[in-house]
Amino acid sequence: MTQLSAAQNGASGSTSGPAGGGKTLYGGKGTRRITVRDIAAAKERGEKWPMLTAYDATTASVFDEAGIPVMLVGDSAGNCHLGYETTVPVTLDEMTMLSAAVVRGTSRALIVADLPFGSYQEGPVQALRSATRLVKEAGVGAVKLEGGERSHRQIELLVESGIPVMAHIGLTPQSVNAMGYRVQGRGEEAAQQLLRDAKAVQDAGAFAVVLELVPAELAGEVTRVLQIPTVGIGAGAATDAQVLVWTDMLGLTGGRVPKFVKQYADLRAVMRGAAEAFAEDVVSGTFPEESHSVH
Ligand SMILES: Nc1nc(=O)c2c([nH]1)NC[C@@H]1CN(c3ccc(C(=O)N[C@@H](CCC(=O)O)C(=O)O)cc3)CN21
Ligand SMILES: CC(C)C(=O)C(=O)O
Ligand SMILES: [Mg+2]
Repeated sequence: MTQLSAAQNGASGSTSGPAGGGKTLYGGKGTRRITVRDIAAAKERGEKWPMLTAYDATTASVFDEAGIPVMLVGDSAGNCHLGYETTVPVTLDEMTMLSAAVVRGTSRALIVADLPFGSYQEGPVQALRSATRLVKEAGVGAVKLEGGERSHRQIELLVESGIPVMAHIGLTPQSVNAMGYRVQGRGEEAAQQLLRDAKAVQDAGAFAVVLELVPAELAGEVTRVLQIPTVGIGAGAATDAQVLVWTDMLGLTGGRVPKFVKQYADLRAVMRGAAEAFAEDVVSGTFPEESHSVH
């Protein structure tokens, strides 16, 4: 096992004490790998925390330097990194390769990898086989899977087997062909179902749960009722944590982005401008200069 994956599994270094050796998940100065126990402690302190997706080592290393405590190797890599239309075609081989790169690029963040569509729906044994690959081959510290009550047996077996699980309820994009991309939990019946899903994943042993595209008031109610942290995306301000897809947040995603996205930079314009400047320099003979040449 590499040093990195050993640390990711909590097999080396101290696993007690404050998060990453610091006092808080974000802004803590420590360098050891954050664990799911640090995440639980943050909820007890009432501390909010950020999560970003990452799909490659270079980007992940930037977010690690920024102090982002949890990174998700999301199957949004399908549409944000690999050029598919949706997350549905993403394979476990692809997730394993991308997750290994993100683990190699980081030293402090807890790395969570999405189990892709088709890698856990057959049942708990398939889920365990798939999650084991992400833990052993990529070195991630936790996995995420979609579904509430419908996935509780998978969550139970993974947790029993020593693999921390982040659940994901509300809008579950792997089911786009059945449910579309619509707000979930609107109306009394749907709200009760979301609450049942939230309790089911907590009872099954999940260490946190993503709430995607659910009304802010309902996300607040789930957050108050649960002992485990909620991670919101399009779920209002009351959740314990917030997650965004990194290419959306930095203005790199081509085409439409969901309305819950806040854009913190326009990397697409920066990269396009730089590529055009390079091209013009080459065409005009301005690059390379003497200083870029060897003799
Ligand atoms: N680039 C990107 N960002 C994401 O946040 C994201 C992905 N891809 N891929 C995986 C899932 C899919 N997600 C999605 C996809 C579409 C909508 C969407 O169309 N939302 C509508 C609102 C729909 C409604 O009001 O019912 C929107 O306009 O935001 C939302 C989340 C979130 N995830
Ligand atoms: C949107 C987040 C929660 C996700 O599942 C992904 O990026 O794949
Ligand atoms: Mg996902």
